[in-house]
Amino acid sequence: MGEEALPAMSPVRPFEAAQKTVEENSKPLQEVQDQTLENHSDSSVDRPDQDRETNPSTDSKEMEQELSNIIQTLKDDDRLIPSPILKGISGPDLSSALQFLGTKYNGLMKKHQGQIEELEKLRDNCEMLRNKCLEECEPKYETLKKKYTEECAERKRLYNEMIVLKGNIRVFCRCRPLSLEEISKGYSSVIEIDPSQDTELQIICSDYSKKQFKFDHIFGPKDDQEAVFAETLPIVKSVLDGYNVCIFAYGQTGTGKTFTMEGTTENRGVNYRALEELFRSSKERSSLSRYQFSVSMLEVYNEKIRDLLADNADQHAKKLETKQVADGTQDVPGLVEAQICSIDEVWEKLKTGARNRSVGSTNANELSSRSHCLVRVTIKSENLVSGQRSRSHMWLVDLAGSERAAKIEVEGERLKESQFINKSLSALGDVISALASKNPHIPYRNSKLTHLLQSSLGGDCKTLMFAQISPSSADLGETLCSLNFASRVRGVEHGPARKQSDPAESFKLKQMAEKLRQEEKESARLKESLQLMQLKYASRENVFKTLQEKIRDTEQTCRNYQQKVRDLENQLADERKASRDAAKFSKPPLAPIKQRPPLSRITNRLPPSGPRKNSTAMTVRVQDKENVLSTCKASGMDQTKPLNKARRISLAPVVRHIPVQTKRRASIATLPNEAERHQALPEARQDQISGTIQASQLRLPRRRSVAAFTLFPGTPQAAATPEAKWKFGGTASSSKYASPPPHVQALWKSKIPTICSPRQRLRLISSPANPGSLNSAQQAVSKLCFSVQKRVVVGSPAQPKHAMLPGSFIFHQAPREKEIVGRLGTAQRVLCKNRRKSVI
Ligand SMILES: Nc1ncnc2c1ncn2[C@@H]1O[C@H](COP(=O)(O)OP(=O)(O)OP(=O)(O)O)[C@@H](O)[C@H]1O
Repeated sequence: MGEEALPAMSPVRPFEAAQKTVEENSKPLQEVQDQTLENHSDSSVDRPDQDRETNPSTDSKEMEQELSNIIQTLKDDDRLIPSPILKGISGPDLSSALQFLGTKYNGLMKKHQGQIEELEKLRDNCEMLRNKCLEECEPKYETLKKKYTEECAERKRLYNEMIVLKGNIRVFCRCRPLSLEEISKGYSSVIEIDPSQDTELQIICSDYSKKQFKFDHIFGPKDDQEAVFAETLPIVKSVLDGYNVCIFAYGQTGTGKTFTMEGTTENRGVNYRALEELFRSSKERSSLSRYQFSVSMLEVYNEKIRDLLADNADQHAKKLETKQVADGTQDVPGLVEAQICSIDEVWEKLKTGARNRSVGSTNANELSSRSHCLVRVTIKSENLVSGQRSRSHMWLVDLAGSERAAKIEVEGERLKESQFINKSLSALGDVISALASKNPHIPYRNSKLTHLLQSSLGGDCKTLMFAQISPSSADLGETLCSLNFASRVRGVEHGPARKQSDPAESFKLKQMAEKLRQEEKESARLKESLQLMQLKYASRENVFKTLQEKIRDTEQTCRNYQQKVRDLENQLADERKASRDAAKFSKPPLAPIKQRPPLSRITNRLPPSGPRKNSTAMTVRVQDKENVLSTCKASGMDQTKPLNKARRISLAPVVRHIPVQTKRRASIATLPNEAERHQALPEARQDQISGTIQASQLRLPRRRSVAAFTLFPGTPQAAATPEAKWKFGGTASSSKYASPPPHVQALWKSKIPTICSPRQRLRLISSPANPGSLNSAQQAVSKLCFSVQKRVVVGSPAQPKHAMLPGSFIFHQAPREKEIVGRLGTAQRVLCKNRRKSVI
């Protein structure tokens, strides 16, 4: 602002508060201004008037002084008056100017604040709109992105299909122009190319005949590098899709192999253009995929691999070999792999490698390539959408010249080089021939070159060959050789190309597959053992079922026996009752036996039906038996012999006889008392019985008398059980009272543990066929005794539970024997008592 622009200055009171403002730097200018104006109105306007009235001259001076001080302070402080023009204003003009500026500043500030507010509003609106757009467009964007991804995949697929249809191995033929030297020498062109037919080529042979060759594309002398690369591009792009690619130039020396592959600075070759295209395409696809490029450069010279990117110092120390790595592909461990991020870096690397390459002068080419030069570009890609990773190689090969050694007239080192070159080219031809004839063995290892290119010459890669030819008539022979070779290569039918995966990924997948295989094995093993266990379980289940059935059968059998025992017990209880009744109404002894009439005559009451009838019959028989015994005794017969007689006396009649005693006093009275019975028995037997009784009486508690007959000799149980043997001593078996006949005993013994039907046993005993069979009375006695024995042995419902083994239904032997002995004693006592009574 200029000094002249300032408005007319009016005398104002000094800014007393300005000094304070200087101190309070943090206060805004507006506040300072307001404060200044306030002070001006309060003190500088009112008070001075009053002061002026009182002492005008003194006040004026003081005020001037004060004003000058303030102005000086303001001038000194650059923050308050930054403008040098304002600083130049002196006196009251300065304060007016400041006031004017302050007002203007405030206006501007207000305006500025308004603008800021408007901008804020606009910004909010923008934000709102943006959010709205995002909300609306986000799904659309996602859909479009998805569609784009799908379209890309489809493009890749179609693109690949197109390449496959064109052929995974493609052969282009390129003919260079005649060089000036050749023209000067008068050589003519032997190549005829029809511009309308870019796949056919005719060679004019020396006899003026024409030979036709067909290739995927023919480039004439006029076709430039760009045209060549335009046809190469589709195969180059396949690398980005994850396919292995090999591009090589084949031909005799000086036909333009290096020119096609490397080119010159003005005419870049396939190598440069291919890498340029890779970088360009990777940038295009950067939203979908991320790529990483690295480049290696090597040469095969005299069947040795040389790293062209390594330092010269390292060259000799290194011995590079082709080796198969984990993923099954070929690699050269120790080969320099330079990461590249731009085409400039690539060009630098290519130049470095080219400088290190082995060249030599031949008469065919001044700087002839004496080795195969290979550039390997490794592309690692990661699909950002699907996360899929892949690694692929692109080989760019400039082969050494294929001319015959004789033609170029070399010798010494050059000759050796040529031999190695031809050998490796021959190996390349063999590999291609083997591929063409679908030979199962492909001789990749016959040369370093084919071994290196193994992964890129098989059926799962895309190969492009440039067959470089010279148009000169001087090179006709070599040209025909090259064209024949190229035709052979073109005949190779490859299978569909396969996408190359990242080795790390492949390794991971292999590991997973291996793990899966192991788990499957483990699962199969477990399944087998499970089946085995199931079989075992099934067989055990069968065994268990069989056992359960057996247990059920056994239980049923047991229940049957128990029922029978209960029946017998009831029967016995009836008999006991009858016995007691008989004992109650016992009569005095009858007359002597000789004076007694037959029992049937004196009986005034018929026995009850069933058992009673038997009892009666039995009584008679017993009488007979007693008589027989007496008769035997009287006649002095050996009483130890007849076993049946002893039984008749000692056992059966007692119980069965008692119920009818009341009706047949005479016959009952003839029963021998204890002493008589003892007399009737052999002494040894008497001792045994009395001893047994005494022992049982002494040792065992009183029991029911029902079982007292169990151990009487002659009964099956008594003879067979160990109890009997114990009671009757070791001679029991030989005693006439001790045991039944041996055959019966054997039969009992075999049946004792599982007592079969009592009827059967009885039938056995009383069988007529049995020489020792009993008479009817004996049978009745035996039946009764055996019933009782069986009840005792088998058990009855009244048996204590502890007498049985739990769950097995097998009786415990010891309590059973004790009970038997106890019952024996009791029975004997009852017998004796009843007999005494009856005698009395
Ligand atoms: N298509 C072309 N257009 C123009 N000049 C070419 C063409 N092809 C080759 N030449 C020239 O021919 C000469 C020999 O080419 P180049 O060195 O590439 O042959 P080469 O096959 O690589 O030989 P060598 O096998 O001995 O290395 C070079 O000077 C090159 O510029």
